[in-house]
Amino acid sequence: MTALLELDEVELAFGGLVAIGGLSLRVDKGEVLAVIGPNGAGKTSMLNLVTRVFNARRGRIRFKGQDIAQLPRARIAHLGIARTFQNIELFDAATVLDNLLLGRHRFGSGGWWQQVLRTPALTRLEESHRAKAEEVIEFLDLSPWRNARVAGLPYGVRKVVELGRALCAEPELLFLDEPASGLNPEETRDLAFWIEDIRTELGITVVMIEHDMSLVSAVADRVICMAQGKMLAEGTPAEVQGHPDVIAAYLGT
Ligand SMILES: Nc1ncnc2c1ncn2[C@@H]1O[C@H](COP(=O)(O)OP(=O)(O)OP(=O)(O)O)[C@@H](O)[C@H]1O
Repeated sequence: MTALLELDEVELAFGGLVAIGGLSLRVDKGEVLAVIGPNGAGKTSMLNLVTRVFNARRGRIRFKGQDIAQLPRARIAHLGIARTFQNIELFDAATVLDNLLLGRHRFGSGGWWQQVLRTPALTRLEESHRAKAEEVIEFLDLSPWRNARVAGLPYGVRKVVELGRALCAEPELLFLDEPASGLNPEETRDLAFWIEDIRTELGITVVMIEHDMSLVSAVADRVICMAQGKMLAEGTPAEVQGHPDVIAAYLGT
């Protein structure tokens, strides 16, 4: 297996609070990795470290062998890393299609001169953005909502739109932060199929922070359990779920 992402002895602190202490992990190309753990374990902080929302106090973060721990945040999408958020972050006043097109920003929107002159190159670029957005609409069954404003959509559909925006960025590595939270069982089952298709059809590696063990068991190849900023256990969904330290962490003992 080739490592796509590697964290090596990474540490993150907020003042005196050590949110992540000496965490090492690797994400292999082509896998679906689930990260579980009780509230406050440091799961979202780990994702925010990789996407450069937070600065690591110590340690190395490598993506495809390149150290990214000091890169500007804006460079992360360009490298091929995309994410969704625990609390959906979309432009409510814009349509589904326009939100998806925002996911294309890493591929550019032409220079100002192209915008003024409406050059053929700009037209081709806009057409390619539109084609990818339409492909994602098709892939995620979003066509009934293509031109609807996001503000009026049911919660479950908004979550799918956010997933769609991340896919429009054509990432190699996709982080999903609690993708099943707030979804009903049917929506969660659909999500499981999409995650499987994202891996097999689109060839995207997925890291999913999730509490819903039915989803984790359905899609994850490997599970990591974090607690108090450290890795507690690693293995298959069944192994990790049955691990005595994991059970103790969830029971707070
Ligand atoms: N911006 C911040 N400022 C200060 N402390 C923070 C910040 N973000 C997270 N923390 C703290 O870091 C620790 C880890 O939080 P984090 O959100 O990463 O946990 P989590 O495992 O994602 O939890 P949950 O499952 O509840 O989302 C917690 O103690 C949290 O209060």
